[in-house]
Amino acid sequence: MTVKSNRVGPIPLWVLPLALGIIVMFLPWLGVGYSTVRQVQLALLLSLLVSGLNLSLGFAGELALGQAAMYAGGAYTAGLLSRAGCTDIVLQILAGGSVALLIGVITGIPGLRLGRWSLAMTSFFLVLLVPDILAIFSDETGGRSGLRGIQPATLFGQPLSQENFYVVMTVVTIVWFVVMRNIVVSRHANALRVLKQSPVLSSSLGISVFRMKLLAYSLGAIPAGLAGAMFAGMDLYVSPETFSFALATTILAASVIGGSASVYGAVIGAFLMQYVTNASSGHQSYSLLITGAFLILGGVFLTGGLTGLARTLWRRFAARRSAEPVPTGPIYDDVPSVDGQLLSVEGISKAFGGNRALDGVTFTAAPGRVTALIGPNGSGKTTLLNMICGFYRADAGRITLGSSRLDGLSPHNVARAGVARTFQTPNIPADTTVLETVIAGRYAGHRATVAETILRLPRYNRVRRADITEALRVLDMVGLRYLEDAEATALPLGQRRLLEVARCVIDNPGVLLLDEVASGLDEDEVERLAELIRMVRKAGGTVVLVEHNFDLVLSLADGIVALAQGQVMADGTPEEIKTDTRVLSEYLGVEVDDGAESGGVALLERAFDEAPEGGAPTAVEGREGQ
Ligand SMILES: Nc1ncnc2c1ncn2[C@@H]1O[C@H](COP(=O)(O)OP(=O)(O)OP(=O)(O)O)[C@@H](O)[C@H]1O
Repeated sequence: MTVKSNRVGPIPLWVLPLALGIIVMFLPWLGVGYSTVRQVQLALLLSLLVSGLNLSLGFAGELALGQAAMYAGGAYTAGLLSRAGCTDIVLQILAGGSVALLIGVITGIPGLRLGRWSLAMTSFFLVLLVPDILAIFSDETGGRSGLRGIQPATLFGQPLSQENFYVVMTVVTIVWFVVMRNIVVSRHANALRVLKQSPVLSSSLGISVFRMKLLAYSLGAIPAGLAGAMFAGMDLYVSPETFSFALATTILAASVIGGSASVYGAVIGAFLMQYVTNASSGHQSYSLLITGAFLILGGVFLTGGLTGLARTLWRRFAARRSAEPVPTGPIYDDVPSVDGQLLSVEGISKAFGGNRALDGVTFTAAPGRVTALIGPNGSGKTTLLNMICGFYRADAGRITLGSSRLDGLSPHNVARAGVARTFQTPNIPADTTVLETVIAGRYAGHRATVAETILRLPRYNRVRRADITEALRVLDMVGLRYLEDAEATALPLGQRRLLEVARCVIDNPGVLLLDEVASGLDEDEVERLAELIRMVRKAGGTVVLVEHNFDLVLSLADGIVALAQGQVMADGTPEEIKTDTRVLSEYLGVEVDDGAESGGVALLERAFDEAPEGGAPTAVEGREGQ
């Protein structure tokens, strides 16, 4: 077992920032001057803005620059409420956060629906439009000259002194960061990391790409709204110039320098950028240039920002203190039953332009059996897997799993219907432990809402406990439990392939699709994998094995479907396929005399002897018996 890296001795790491936050809260009483307190206030507001960006950029991998617009939304909401007589700071903050959330949802839906860079573009234009929108409603907002007449804030009917207003600001900031920390160390953040790694992986695990991105972007709007409301109460004047493109770039620079995939990176980056902005305040014309320089420096020299650097150093230190992990070996006996379903593919066709990749393919894969799909390169195996997984729409035919029809479903709904898959190149999120990687396989099937997560309500705790228990069980099964805290992407290929299988089987899939799962493995690893597949079969799983390693196919498969040019050229038992003349001639490129069974097998064996290890067989020259 490696050393857990989220503790300093007996103290959890989160205690340190919390203690620092409490010290910052009492700065005015510690003899710190007004101008410093003002800078701290601005840095706190900036850290809230940056934390929102971190949620979408750092965790969901979606660049969204709209924080400045949501900040404006919060500020004007609080300002207008104040002018209308509602001076209570708590109500203003709640209203500011809600309006910002609304802006996030309204701009996020079209931005995310449109595709790849559209949210970045939508949010960028949103920031540019802020002054114009405010100008349109100038009667209420004061237009370009700003909103005046904001009354000093009150709390439960009592006027707030400057010091007490400062305390409210620090408390709100601390509370938000506790909320954010609870999101970031939860299964939701784990799912966001999956999304950041690859939308295809996300869909294959049943995680809706659109919903997760919208969740991250909308949640990220809330702190901007809180900050806006507090900004209005602090300055009692709101000008459109505050919410400029320069602010958007400052937020981005702070996120990059602090570390966008980090909670506390937002605070570090914000304090640093606030210091830089303040120090360069005498050179307004250079401010964008200075921010740009920080952005480039952070992007080039600090991948993962300052917190990323600190995390790397800490891990090295922790690894040095920890003993080498001890392999426990697989515990193959401990396999609960798997509810495999019948996968039925009927007459599936798919053309890409004029290229018919699949042409009326029909086969079934039954529970408790391994069904292998073989065929030469370009015969349509991967296309068929992608059709089953919902990444391509069929031109004709139907696909069912048990009683559910799969064709026509979106990829994440196909996964939820029970289809689990591995990838030709293992697809594992960065910055994720072995345990978290496996747990991601349970995210879609076992829900706890964001509110339950933030408040750590009983259902969240129940789901979380089950996540860990089940993940340890399947890690035991594949023999990787001793690596549960190791970084998953750092594992060698063989272990990453086992890990993918563990992630697939954790939530009892109806069918398990293994895409060239043995490629690149040595003999021992292939044997271990084969043992694992046999175990899933024995437990009742439905396994579809797309594989070029014919030895493995012959030793594992109960049935083999051979494809050629998008059509099924043979479908039978390994014994039948071994002697099928079409398979021999079209898959192996061998000319075969009719009925020459034993010679066909001899040629087949020769072809596989000559094949590169684990690779597809090459054509064997000459006729049988030569
Ligand atoms: N997205 C696509 N656009 C156009 N053509 C495609 C696409 N995907 C696959 N094809 C074509 O469909 C045919 C089948 O390809 P596919 O990748 O499914 O074969 P395969 O049997 O998996 O090959 P390999 O063993 O090399 O992975 C090929 O002619 C390929 O060029």
